[in-house]
Amino acid sequence: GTVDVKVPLNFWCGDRVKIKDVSTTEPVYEPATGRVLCELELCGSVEVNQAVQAAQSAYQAWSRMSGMERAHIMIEAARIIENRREDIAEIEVVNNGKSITEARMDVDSARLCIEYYAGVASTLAGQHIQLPGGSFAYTRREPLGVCVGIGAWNYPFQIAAWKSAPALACGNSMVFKPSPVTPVTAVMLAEIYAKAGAPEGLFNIVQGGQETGNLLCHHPDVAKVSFTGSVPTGKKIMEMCSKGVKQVTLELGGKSPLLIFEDSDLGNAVKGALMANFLSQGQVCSNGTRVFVQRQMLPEFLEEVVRRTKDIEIGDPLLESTRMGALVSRPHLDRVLGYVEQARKEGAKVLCGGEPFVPLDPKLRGGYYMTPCVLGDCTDDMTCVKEEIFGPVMSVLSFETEEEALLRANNSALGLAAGVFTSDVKRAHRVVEHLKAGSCFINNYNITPVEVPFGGFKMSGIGRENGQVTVEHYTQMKTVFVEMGDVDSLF
Ligand SMILES: NC(=O)c1ccc[n+]([C@@H]2O[C@H](COP(=O)([O-])OP(=O)(O)OC[C@H]3O[C@@H](n4cnc5c(N)ncnc54)[C@H](O)[C@@H]3O)[C@@H](O)[C@H]2O)c1
Ligand SMILES: C[N+](C)(C)CCCC=O
Repeated sequence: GTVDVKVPLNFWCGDRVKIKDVSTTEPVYEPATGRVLCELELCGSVEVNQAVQAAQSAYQAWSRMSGMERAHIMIEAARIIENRREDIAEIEVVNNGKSITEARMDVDSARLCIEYYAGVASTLAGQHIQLPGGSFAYTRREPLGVCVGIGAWNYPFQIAAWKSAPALACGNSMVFKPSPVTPVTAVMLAEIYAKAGAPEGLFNIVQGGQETGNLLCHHPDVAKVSFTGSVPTGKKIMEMCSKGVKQVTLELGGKSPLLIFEDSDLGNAVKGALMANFLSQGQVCSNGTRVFVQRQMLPEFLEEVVRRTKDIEIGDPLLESTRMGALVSRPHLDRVLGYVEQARKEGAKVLCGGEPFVPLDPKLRGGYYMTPCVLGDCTDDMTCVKEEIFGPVMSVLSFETEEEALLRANNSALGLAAGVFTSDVKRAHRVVEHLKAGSCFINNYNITPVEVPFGGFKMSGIGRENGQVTVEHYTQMKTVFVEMGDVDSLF
């Protein structure tokens, strides 16, 4: 309730930029209190051009550096992030509303991602292929050029790092557009890269919403767009990029299933279901919001999951004891509460939560809080089971057999993640083999080590973030043929 953001939030050519003739601004809120944090200056075509131009000129120098040279700067950036961990985490809380405990984990994930790709930078290599007569060919893994990153509001700093780290390691430069709802921390990352010794313009921030995003996607000097956000926006991004035949990475929404078999360890299954639903106030793409529990285990599972959900400490996200902070905005809170109401009307039983929550602290009265909700008696046709709610709402369903659970789990156009709890190791692998999802968890949920690829099947996305495979999404392969003899001409 005390932070005002007065510094400019746009960043290119190595510095924060105050826009000269600001035509449009948008208020940015502090979810914990409902206060206005700042007025965001939105970028138009002039500013987008300036940022892309800055990225283009940085690309010339950066792409010619060796992987080891790039790694050196990225390691320094990671070191600065570690030193500023608390500072970044606190601002993330103020702008996003999540608990300080989770914000620290996000900053750590961002740092680890940069460290990981610093290590990968020097491993980029091609192949040598022997051809007849002593001739040969070799391949080079080359960067794409200026890449654009477009982020969602649920993991503002982490998304900026998950996109920039592989892009930069591979020799690209980047223009990143955060969500206008959470514009504050990505620019801290830009400052950190600059302070670590990155060439001016290597990582730039343009602020804005849909219009700014459109300008970036259509820009002729942009080679690739990596997007994190909703399915409808992802489709538009893909369409825009098709005009310039640009590469895309799409990290989109989910409605992921979590299958809990009767032979599971109850304590772990309940903890898994809580981790699958209530991190970041339930605003997590990979959340396992359709919790299928085998019938015999349902009563004890429900009793324990409801008991633990009621115990979740809600309130000031900057307090160490808080486990659930505020949702990101008033309209989003209303939307999530609307889903609970609709679930009730469609026959689901609200076993706990699903109500607006007003903290005792008068400073927090205008914040966007709700009690985490468990819905029982859910069926596959209910809206709460079919649509991504993106809030702290767990829908519990029951099942009898493995085959039935798999059929119902896969009955979705989305396929970001899935989980299974069982003590039968054969069943675990059999089930995972049949689950149509990009990221599957056995006996755990929502862990994302940066060395492991993350991304979706079906309408949940294209491409992967993290892990070695992401190098393929930020480079292109050049093949070089070398003739050692004479040209054997047909003419
Ligand atoms: N798969 C993942 O890794 C992942 C991670 C986080 C969030 N998400 C998904 O993101 C969604 C929530 O985030 P959101 O509400 O910020 O999503 P959103 O799609 O509304 O916005 C995402 C970003 O796209 C920008 N944007 C909107 N319209 C655009 C356009 N026409 N052209 C270019 N850019 C445009 C927004 O300004 C924002 O920066 C959920 O569906 C969630 O599942 C996915
Ligand atoms: C770190 N989490 C919680 C797995 C989130 C991954 C990114 C999705 O929103």
